[in-house]
Amino acid sequence: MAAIEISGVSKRFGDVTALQNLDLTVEEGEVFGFLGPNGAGKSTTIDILLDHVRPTVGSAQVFGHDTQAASVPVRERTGVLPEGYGALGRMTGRTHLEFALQAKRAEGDPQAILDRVGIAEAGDRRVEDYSKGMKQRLMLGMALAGDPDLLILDEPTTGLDPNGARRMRQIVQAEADRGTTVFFSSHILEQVEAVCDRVGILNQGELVAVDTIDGLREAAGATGQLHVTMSSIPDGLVETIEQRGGVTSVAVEGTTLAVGCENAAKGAIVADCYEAGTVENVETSETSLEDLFVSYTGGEN
Ligand SMILES: Nc1ncnc2c1ncn2[C@@H]1O[C@H](COP(=O)(O)OP(=O)(O)OP(=O)(O)O)[C@@H](O)[C@H]1O
Repeated sequence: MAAIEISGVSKRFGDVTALQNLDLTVEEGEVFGFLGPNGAGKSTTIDILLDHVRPTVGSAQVFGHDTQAASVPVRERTGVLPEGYGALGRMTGRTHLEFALQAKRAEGDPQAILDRVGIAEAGDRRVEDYSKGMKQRLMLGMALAGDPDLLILDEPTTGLDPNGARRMRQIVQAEADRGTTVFFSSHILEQVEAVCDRVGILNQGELVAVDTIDGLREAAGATGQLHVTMSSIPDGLVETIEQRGGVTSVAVEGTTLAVGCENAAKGAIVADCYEAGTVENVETSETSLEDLFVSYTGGEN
């Protein structure tokens, strides 16, 4: 059974179309990155999954439960880290976690959660005195309370220092390892690339791509770069490489060949170089997720 199944969802707020005929399936156990420019409709999608917002048309299911007709079982199996700090009150961090556990009707040790999210010493302080990063860590802890089967993280690294961002990644990885489905919206593309199995890119309310990151590279015809440094560049090698399929450019920089090409072509090009002369170094790089994001969303904003 899919963890998330969104079928034909459109959402209009007055004149604004936030989502347009969205179909999306996230399988159980997947770490799915949900990307898109500001205003693309990511938070609206998450709000629909949690029945905070109802679609104008279409429907959504979480673990087979309709999000409108069965919002209680959906929420019982879902841990949410929402955008912003509106979910926080004035009590201590520990009390927030106790309430989060109660809401999930789950056993659990608030101190263990405080330790896990890196605010072990702050449990008895009032949350209104927390820094932004501490609030974000606490909200992650609240999302983890009760070991949810689906973790929805809306911009989870907001306010986190590099240690906090790393801890977030490690927690996502650990949750994925225990079989949790993670639905992760973020603008920090390195984070997404590091943890996600697949990504979906939303643009102006429409899903413009869904695939693995490698799949997106292929579909976009994205090319990578290969740099081969040799003791000297043998005659005829540039021409040989230029004639290979999947090669878009070959430049000579000193004794280094810089080749723009598809990933699939790289092995043959390196073999050409080894056959023609003495190879001293090979470096390869791929189109970044940021470049893909820009190519799928137009990059005008
Ligand atoms: N309650 C609302 N009333 C009116 N318009 C809304 C409401 N909620 C969202 N919108 C509009 O719907 C569109 C999608 O907003 P949404 O918050 O889902 O985008 P987002 O992808 O989460 O953006 P961001 O990356 O900036 O958080 C925007 O044009 C927004 O102004």
